[in-house]
Amino acid sequence: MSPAIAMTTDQTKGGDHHDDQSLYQKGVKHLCENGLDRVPDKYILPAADRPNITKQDLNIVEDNLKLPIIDFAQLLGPNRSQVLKSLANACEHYGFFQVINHGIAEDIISNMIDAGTRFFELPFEDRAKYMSNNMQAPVRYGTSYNQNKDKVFCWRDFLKLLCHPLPEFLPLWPSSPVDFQNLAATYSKETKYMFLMLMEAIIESLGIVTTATTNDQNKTEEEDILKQFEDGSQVMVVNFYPPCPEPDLTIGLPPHSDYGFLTLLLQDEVEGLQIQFQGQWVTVEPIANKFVINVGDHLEIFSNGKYKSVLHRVLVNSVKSRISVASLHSLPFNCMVRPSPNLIGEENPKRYKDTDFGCFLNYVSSCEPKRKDFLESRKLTSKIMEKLDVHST
Ligand SMILES: O=C(O)CCC(=O)C(=O)O
Ligand SMILES: [Fe+2]
Repeated sequence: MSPAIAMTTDQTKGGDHHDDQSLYQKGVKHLCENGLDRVPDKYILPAADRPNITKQDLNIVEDNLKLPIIDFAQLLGPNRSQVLKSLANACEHYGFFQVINHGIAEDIISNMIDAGTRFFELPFEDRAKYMSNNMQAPVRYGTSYNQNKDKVFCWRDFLKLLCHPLPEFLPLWPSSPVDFQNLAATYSKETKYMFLMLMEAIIESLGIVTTATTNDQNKTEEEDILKQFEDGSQVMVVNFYPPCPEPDLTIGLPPHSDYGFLTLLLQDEVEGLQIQFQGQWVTVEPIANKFVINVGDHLEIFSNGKYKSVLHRVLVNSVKSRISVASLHSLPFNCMVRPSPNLIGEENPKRYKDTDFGCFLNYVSSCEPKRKDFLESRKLTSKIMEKLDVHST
């Protein structure tokens, strides 16, 4: 009997046995490969955490959200200041926006989705070569959110690729499908360029530096951070959500915020992404060839809380698989992220502790990551802020 069928039989007895636990570690795609008509206990969320139950209980209307739209091409033209205002508004009030006219050719985008899809279509043994428990592995195939810690697994498999420096990591990326490395490398370079352009604009939108700024120290800070971004970390995550026999019992990705400065997200045409907006979960409509960008925890810290990283989650459905490619960007892994000195003042005390990527990794490896817990752990309480004030005077 195949493992998946054995699991289904155990399921009818209501138990998840040891063998099943190792089966779950192999991912949802593998679990479903021989057919599955019930969701195993391992993936069943407590009733209060189920996306649709919450919706019914809270009487939330199913709503699609039109995200603010940023016209990338206009950032480079005479309307830049107008676009910067829209960008500031989007980062402050939504934490998410959509980018149009980004200049990334449609075939680069569709090739990336296609290459990701073909990777997940490979036989399990080919994908399994990249399985690793090491959170810092340059290439990692895995499942759930944090499969080493999650009590309940979520309905997602992923392929995580470190992208910077590309010449070092590219040869380690999957060599099958044969064109995967090439297509994913092209895509990662294009998204890196978009990230750099967007960060330059976002830093300007925070008022950190404008052409009119005369303070040399401010200028140094802006130039400095943009330079650091060029050499910054980039992690690409290809997410794969197989169809789920009982989608209301589980979730593709639980509510979380992303750790970096910005995430550039590409989704296929299947709905699933929801963001928290004005206290409600709203669905982000996928639009072909457009990017969804979200503010990450590091930008929240850097902006001293002006721009907020936003909780988002992914729902699954019973009919279609879904694929998305998230490109997460930040400073180099060994750099400190701290509130910009330009955004700290008497009226606006420093609100976050300095942090680095190592500190984030320690955090996620030591506990079951939830919601915005990591960022919460970096917040300075008013008591600490008082102390800092005393020391700095
Ligand atoms: O699949 C999606 O739409 C979102 C993925 C996501 O939130 C992530 O990879 O952090
Ligand atoms: Fe995310």
